[in-house]
Amino acid sequence: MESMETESLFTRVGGEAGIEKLVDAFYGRVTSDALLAPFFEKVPMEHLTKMQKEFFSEALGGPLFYTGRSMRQVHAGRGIRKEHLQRFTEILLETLEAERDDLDLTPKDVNDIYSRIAIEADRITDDVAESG
Ligand code: HEM
Repeated sequence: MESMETESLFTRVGGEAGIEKLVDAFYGRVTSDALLAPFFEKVPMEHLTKMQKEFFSEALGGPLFYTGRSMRQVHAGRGIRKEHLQRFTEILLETLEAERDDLDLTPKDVNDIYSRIAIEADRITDDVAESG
């Protein structure tokens, strides 16, 4: 088997089309989840998924870059707590596992992708100690 070390995760996931598939599947699950759906009720999903595609692309080393607001700005004051964040990242992992075969991802890819997104976690909730 050839080494995949030099390939970016963006490439591993199938480029822009793969990102699109992943983000659509992810937000399909998030907005159908009883705990999380209320947060997204009044959000224009077209804009959100566009921003998410950029965000995922940048996080996975792709050529598309995130042009949205900072993670803190976007999420502050929404009453997002640890339990919501936990569910959100859990659904991310579920989505990656579910799409794994389709996107031809290794378990390591799934882990790497998950880590690159979940690393933002401490900027999301309102119950993390705020400084300034
Ligand atoms: C690691 C965790 C998370 C990441 C990386 C993330 C990332 C993002 C990104 C990139 C956007 C688009 C920002 C923009 O439009 O400029 C966004 C928007 C949003 N996120 Fe998150 N998010 C995370 C967790 C959560 C959680 C846990 C919730 C709620 C339970 C949440 C609720 C929202 C909502 C409601 C918006 C739409 C804001 C608006 O357009 O009015 N996010 N998120």
